[in-house]
Amino acid sequence: MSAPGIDVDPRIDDRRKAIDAIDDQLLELINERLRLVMDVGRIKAEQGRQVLDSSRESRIFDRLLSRNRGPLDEKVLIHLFTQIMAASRQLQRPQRVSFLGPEATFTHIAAMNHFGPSVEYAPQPSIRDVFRDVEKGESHYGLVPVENSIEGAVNHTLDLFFESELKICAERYLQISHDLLSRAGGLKAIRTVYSHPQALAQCRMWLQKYLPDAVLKECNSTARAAQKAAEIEGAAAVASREAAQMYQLAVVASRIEDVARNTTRFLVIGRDAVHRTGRDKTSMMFVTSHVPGALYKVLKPMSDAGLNMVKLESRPTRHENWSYFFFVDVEGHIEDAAVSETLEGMKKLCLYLKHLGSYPKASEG
Ligand SMILES: C=C(O[C@@H]1C=C(C(=O)O)C=C[C@H]1O)C(=O)O
Repeated sequence: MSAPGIDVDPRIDDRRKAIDAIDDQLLELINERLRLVMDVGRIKAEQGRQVLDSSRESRIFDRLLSRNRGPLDEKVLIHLFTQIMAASRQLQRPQRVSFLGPEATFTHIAAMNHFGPSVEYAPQPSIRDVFRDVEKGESHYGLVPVENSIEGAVNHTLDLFFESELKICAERYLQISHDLLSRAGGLKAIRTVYSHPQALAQCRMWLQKYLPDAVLKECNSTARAAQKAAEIEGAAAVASREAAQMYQLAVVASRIEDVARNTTRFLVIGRDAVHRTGRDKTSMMFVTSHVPGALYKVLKPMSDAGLNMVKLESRPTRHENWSYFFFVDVEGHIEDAAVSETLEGMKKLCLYLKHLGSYPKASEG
């Protein structure tokens, strides 16, 4: 690129300065427009009105087209203002967060802790649906469980990262405590206990001791189990205290997990990358070649660069027997030269490597 005024015609130079000044004004005007749009959005929210007002938008187009004296082409005018109005509507819409539902799952509680009360929450029937909703732009973010301190990785979540282009935007820890919930409120009447397989596993000893004859039945989520307990005579659920409130169940016993300090780590997934904060984590997945020492060779650049690896997990690729995806978390951000250079170096040493995201490190709190 040439420096201004060196080999460019001065007449071009003059006009480029004027163009820059106009771009500055356009930028300021667009932001001023967006500030007004946000005011309109707040008023609409107060009145419970929807964001899109197609008749207002078509009146805007009619007015602008009738005022346009060119040389701006009409099609281009429509395209430009379509984009501006789409951005405006997006700003007015409260952020939508999809999570593994139904309501009152631990994922829902983690989502509410992370995003607070002013976003719209959208429960999804499966982790795959959470990914799909964010990929399609239906939601800004998704929240999925990724590992539990007792049960280990949530394999389904790890597997979905292979197919998805979404990035990890944040992590969130939640201390998990299970209660036994039922309509009846006593142990005697309970014949069936419903819950998510991980929750049943986490309370195995307690259930064996206090409900040795009960049939354990697996559900997709602890909240679904609470729904079942509310519907079925003689049924109980292992679920959160929040689920008891939501499904009007009595807490028969609380904190029934076999091991205290049961914590689940959740990931916030989204379409946009997150900038460096200085206290970050970077996640990646890779596949090594099927030769002795391959994993060691791929990991070596990390120790050479002094990067602190905080997690290593493997999953079968399912394309070929005994070949694995490795999931690695290191401290640092992809915007740190040490991290980006190390990833570039590792890419050359394995068959496939994907950066899954760099995001602020959360405390287990
Ligand atoms: C800002 C508004 O909300 C939306 C955005 C519009 C815009 O960007 O001009 C117009 C109509 C609505 O679809 C509004 O209703 O005025």
